Amino acid sequence: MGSSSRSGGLTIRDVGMVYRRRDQVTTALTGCTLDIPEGGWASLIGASGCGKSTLLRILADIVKPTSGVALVGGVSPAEARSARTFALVSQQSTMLPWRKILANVELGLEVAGVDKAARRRSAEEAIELVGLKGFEQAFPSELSGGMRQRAAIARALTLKPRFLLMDEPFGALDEITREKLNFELLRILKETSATLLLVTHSISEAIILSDTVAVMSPRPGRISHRVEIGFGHDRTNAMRDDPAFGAYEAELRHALHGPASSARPASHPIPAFAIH
Ligand SMILES: Nc1ncnc2c1ncn2[C@@H]1O[C@H](COP(=O)(O)OP(=O)(O)OP(=O)(O)O)[C@@H](O)[C@H]1O
Repeated sequence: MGSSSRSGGLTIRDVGMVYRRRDQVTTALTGCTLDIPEGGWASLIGASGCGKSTLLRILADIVKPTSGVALVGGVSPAEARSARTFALVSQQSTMLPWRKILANVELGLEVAGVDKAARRRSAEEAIELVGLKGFEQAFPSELSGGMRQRAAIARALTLKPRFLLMDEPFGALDEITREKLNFELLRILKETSATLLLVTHSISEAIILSDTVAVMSPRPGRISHRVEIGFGHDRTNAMRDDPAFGAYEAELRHALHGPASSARPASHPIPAFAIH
């Protein structure tokens, strides 16, 4: 894990966000504070609509917070965006259907104006890193959903980002593919030393991929709990069998749903986390 936030990790300090659309005002976030040291891995989990994507979009310079400070590597999201220090991968990361995988992976560098030979080299490297070697000349429609997500991750990696901001990147995938990609992502994080901030609805995915899981409470969203995952960075599938894994799961369930969650009778109301 990286050193302190002095070295320029992700900083979210007292961030608030109010969306105004015509006569509708939505307070999406209030007083959110979170520090992720450089090289650290963190996840945001919480009920649907609690503001997880908003927080990520603030860091990715897609929206500006209405109060507070967000820093990426010690600078504002806008400066980080110009310096290309972060990459964003979402559930619907789009692949242009008429371009082959190699050309899709090159896209980020093409937009950034990098010359053809250099972007080809970076794209080939990234494709190898995500395990898609041999599929460079395939069209997106010829790949599985999991392979397309790997291609989206490869495209993000060509930018050699210090920060990977991921919004439900594996949300549309089946459990087996998802778990496989979780461990591939861990390998990539170790190889690239990138800092991760992941939005996920899966408690187990959050534990597998994080040093810190931040739990958000809804309306307006704020960070209500922080659970440190003490597995270090050498992780294998065996971590799931570690009794500590089950203890983290219980702690996070408790933080999300309250004390009665693990033994809730069927007649009890559905917890807010499950309401869409
Ligand atoms: N562009 C927008 N304009 C107005 N309101 C918005 C906008 N984006 C999000 N919101 C509102 O802000 C709140 C937080 O939304 P956000 O997408 O950040 O939540 P989330 O936790 O990521 O949800 P989910 O888990 O369902 O993806 C919601 O009430 C949502 O309706």
